[in-house]
Amino acid sequence: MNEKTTLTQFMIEEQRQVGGSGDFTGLLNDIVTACKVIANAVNKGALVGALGEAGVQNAQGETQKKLDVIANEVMLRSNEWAGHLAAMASEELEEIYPIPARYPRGKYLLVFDPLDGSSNIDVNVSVGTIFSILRLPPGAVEPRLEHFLQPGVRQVCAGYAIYGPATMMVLTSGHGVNGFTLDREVGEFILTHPKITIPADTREFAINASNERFWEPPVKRYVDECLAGTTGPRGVNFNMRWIASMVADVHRILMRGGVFMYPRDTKDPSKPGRLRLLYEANPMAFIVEQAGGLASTGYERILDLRPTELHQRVPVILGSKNEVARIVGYHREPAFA
Ligand SMILES: O=P(O)(O)OC[C@H]1O[C@](O)(COP(=O)(O)O)[C@@H](O)[C@@H]1O
Ligand SMILES: [Mg+2]
Ligand SMILES: [Mg+2]
Repeated sequence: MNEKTTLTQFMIEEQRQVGGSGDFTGLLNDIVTACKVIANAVNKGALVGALGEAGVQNAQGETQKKLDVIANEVMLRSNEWAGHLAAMASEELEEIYPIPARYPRGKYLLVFDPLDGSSNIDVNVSVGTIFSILRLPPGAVEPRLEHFLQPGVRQVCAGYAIYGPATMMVLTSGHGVNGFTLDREVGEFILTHPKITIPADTREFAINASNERFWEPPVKRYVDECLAGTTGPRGVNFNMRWIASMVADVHRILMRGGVFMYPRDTKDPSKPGRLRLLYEANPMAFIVEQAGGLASTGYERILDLRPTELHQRVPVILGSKNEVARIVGYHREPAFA
């Protein structure tokens, strides 16, 4: 395909190659439409009264921003009517959302973080939407919570939209990763970043350093070695970035390499990590692996984890292959584990 390929053309071409009913293409199309609507709200910001807090908390006790609520509504309304889905689940909903009886039901499940990086909304820094598509297990009639608790290796597709200086959509359905940029005048996403690959080596890492005193020894060792630069065992200087929007941090890694860590720490022992497995860690791990990188908790491959809860949190270490392998290696060394 050439550089003028639209996302719609790309999806239809992929569907031709794998066959199928067109259900998946239809679903992806609805997700893309939802992301265009969210991009518009994010872009208009204060002009349409979309900034600030909504005055309510979500199921996880986090204060919702108005745009969290708007983006969640847009995702639900855009994806519930067409008959592709059996149910959805969202960061902003405590329970799963079975497709209402007034609409036909389909064979897919959709999980999403409608707006990732909420703390950045009001300060005009990039935010995004992350999603993951699963199949309803064969034989299942009424969608239930346990149907969503599939390991990440079973994802049919994962992607994110990033609402930055340009709005982009980055997707994988298991055959590599492709990036599309929204041409606002045409109203279409155009394939601008075909076959994205993450460089295996990097000199850049991303971590919220304010949590340093809570880190486990392997993570502390890795970061200390990076900070020591030419005076330490690595013998080279490293650079650090932390945007506090996972979409933006992961996007940077897809564009030029790097390591992103929100590791296990001792800050709140009831939480094994900050990020959520089903709609943050799994889709990003699928994308990163498809781009040639690695994604681990430090102890296990993220995509192999068996989810036990809808809003389960996990440690996340992902990005350039050789650096993530090094960090995982540190977790295995008895002196540092
Ligand atoms: O505020 P911190 O500790 O730096 O955490 C930032 C992380 O939290 C998140 O914002 C969590 O996502 P939500 O905004 O969807 O809750 C990630 O995007 C980001 O990597
Ligand atoms: Mg998030
Ligand atoms: Mg969110």
